[in-house]
Amino acid sequence: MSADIAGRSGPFDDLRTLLDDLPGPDEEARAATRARDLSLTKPPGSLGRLEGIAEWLAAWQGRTPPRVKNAMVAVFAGNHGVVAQGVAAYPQAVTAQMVANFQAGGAAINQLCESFGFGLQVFELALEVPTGDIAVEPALSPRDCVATLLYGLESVPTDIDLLCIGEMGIGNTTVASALAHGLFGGEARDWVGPGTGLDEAGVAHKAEVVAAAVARHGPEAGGDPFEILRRLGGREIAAMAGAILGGRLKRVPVIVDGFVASSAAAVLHALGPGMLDHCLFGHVSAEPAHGRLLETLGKAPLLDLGMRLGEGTGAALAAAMAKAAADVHGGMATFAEAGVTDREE
Ligand SMILES: Cc1cc2ncn([C@H]3O[C@H](COP(=O)(O)O)[C@@H](O)[C@H]3O)c2cc1C
Ligand SMILES: O=C(O)c1cccnc1
Repeated sequence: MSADIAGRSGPFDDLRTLLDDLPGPDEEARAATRARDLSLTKPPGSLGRLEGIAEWLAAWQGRTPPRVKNAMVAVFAGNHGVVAQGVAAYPQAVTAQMVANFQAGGAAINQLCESFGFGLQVFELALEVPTGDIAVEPALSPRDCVATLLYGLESVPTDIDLLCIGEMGIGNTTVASALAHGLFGGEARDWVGPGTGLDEAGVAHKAEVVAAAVARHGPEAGGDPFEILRRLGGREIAAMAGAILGGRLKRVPVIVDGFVASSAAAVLHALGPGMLDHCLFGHVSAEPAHGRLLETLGKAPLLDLGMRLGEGTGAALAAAMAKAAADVHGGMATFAEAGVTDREE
């Protein structure tokens, strides 16, 4: 294990070393895609954000033209000790019941994957062993946190061309709020919301729980994003952070889902600049803190559909747009091919 800046060695050192040497974008592929875009039978810029998405896909896939033929939605599921504080509208048993529903094909994310022809993989993370209640103890041991980050990293196949990051875990909007508050400060009440349907009093109580958790763990975490993840996060959050990193290492562009998935991405953002350059944020969730979190990350969401489900549903919808961007870019004729007169220089 390598030593950190302070000269100590710690559980996250190998991961930190990995972060020092991440692959960057393929600028040649990006430039070739831009050049081809300018030759296509349309006024430059007329496909708006689709043009930038085609370039982003090319840069992070390292290929031109970019391609979305084998997209995968990964749903990571975990359970949270903090539900003991009465912060979730539904009982904890719903996490495992929804995993069974994913496996039976009955959830919203199943229908979107079916509709768009995307693969769906559900990763169930020790649901019978909820993480520690962050109000009173760290969520994860150092060993569990590192192992779960690596599990997420390794869950990314090398033969996919786009990865959507989603989650299932009753209580995880509380954990996402605690992470955002722990990473970026501000007031707890600005990072919480109703989740699956708390009323006003429920949201106020959730803010108190989040404030208490961050007050307890913040000082001990000492500003280290990995330690904040370990103390205030959860298994599916750690696995999502690992999978986002796995996408970067395996040249698979990543689309992040809503508030909860974005809180996992936020851990990487806090670790250093450019860590999320290979990520597109699929939508802005109706969970009120998501807009604030995206602003903090400097990311503009693709869609705003008033959704607040999770499961990767917002990411899958955005992936359909990304597939459209790649198909349009790859399939259109150039001015020369179609015999259409281009504008004079
Ligand atoms: C039936 C059902 C299906 C879901 N699918 C995703 N979530 C979403 O809601 C949960 C987070 O909200 P909270 O923090 O308020 O518990 C997560 O499981 C998330 O994926 C669901 C929630 C329920 C009840
Ligand atoms: O935006 C999300 O990710 C979200 C919002 C509410 C419930 N579950 C997830």
